[in-house]
Amino acid sequence: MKQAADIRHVVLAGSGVMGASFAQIFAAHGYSVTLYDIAKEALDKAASLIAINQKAMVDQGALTQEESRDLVQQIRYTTEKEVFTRADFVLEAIVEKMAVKHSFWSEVSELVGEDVVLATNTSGLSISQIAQAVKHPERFAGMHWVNPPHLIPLVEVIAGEKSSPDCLETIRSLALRLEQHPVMVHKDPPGFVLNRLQYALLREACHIVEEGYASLEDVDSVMKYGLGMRYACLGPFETVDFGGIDVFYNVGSYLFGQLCNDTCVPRIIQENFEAGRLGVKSGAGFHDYSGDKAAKAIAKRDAEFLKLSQCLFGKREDV
Ligand SMILES: NC(=O)C1=CN([C@@H]2O[C@H](COP(=O)(O)OP(=O)(O)OC[C@H]3O[C@@H](n4cnc5c(N)ncnc54)[C@H](O)[C@@H]3O)[C@@H](O)[C@H]2O)C=CC1
Ligand SMILES: O=C(O)[C@@H](O)C(=O)[C@H](O)[C@@H](O)CO
Repeated sequence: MKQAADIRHVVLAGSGVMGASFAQIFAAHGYSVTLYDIAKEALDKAASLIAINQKAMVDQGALTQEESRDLVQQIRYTTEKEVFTRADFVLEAIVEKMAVKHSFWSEVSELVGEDVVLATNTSGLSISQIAQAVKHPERFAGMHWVNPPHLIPLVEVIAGEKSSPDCLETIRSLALRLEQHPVMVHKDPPGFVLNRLQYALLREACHIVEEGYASLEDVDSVMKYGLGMRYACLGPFETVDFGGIDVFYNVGSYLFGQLCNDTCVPRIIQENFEAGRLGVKSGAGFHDYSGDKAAKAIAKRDAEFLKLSQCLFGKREDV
């Protein structure tokens, strides 16, 4: 099975929000990169998203104009599946639908070399279940990044029931070579670790807004100026240690029973979804991204993440 040191040519499947960022990360670290998608227009959209990201990096001084130009030239785009026959590593970031991932992997795992490690960026679908469509499933695992992956370093390396230790180690050490922060997730419950935490919080955030406890804007502020600041430096268990386990025990004794425990998608998310308000990608979501607001919002987000990343982790050479 290929080790991280053997990987040169990476094929990234799915040129959407995540795939476009992955292309920049791998290219910035010297890999030969091909972005594959079924839709030519998706590849064209990825190229323009990469241009926005790269302009933000150059504006922030993270890259020179020449470095950015060289990086962009390393990325190729194709709708031809034949590219998988030449892959040393495949990272899949196609649509989050089990049937589509099954169809993709049953075809692609026949095309790639038998020693090629395969990874999926699924947000929370069962790795073991996706692996049912993969030839040689021992070389398949989850490699779950956080959006935007070119700025947030966490990568969950998730073991499916058949993922071999060598496969997990290849993915872990590849993440380190990409200057990411891999964490090992030993089982593949829905949502793994990050999304279980994120969606528990998101459920409560929606509940707070739906019940009229606070506005959507102020709930965002509670995260940005309160919990998010603290969680950027201390994890939940470190936070409890600093606050006092006795205090958290006492508060928890009356509060855990009061939190939202709904099992359906929150109403305000469902309403936006059904109205086609998908967020930045559609020009509107909880906030407005019409006209040039989307590009400005991405640039503002990237600038703030970059400043925070440099404060917390030092100046990263790759972004
Ligand atoms: N958007 C996010 O914040 C994050 C998403 N993810 C996961 O990453 C994956 C991709 O998510 P996004 O990039 O947001 O999706 P997206 O919708 O932006 O892009 C998906 C891309 O896959 C392409 N595609 C669909 N079916 C395909 C197929 N059979 N073969 C090749 N290409 C195909 C589409 O044309 C599209 O360009 C999903 O599994 C998602 O759950 C993981 C972490 C964060
Ligand atoms: O939040 C992230 O970037 C990841 O944890 C995800 O998987 C996605 O956000 C997903 O939850 C929905 O886009």
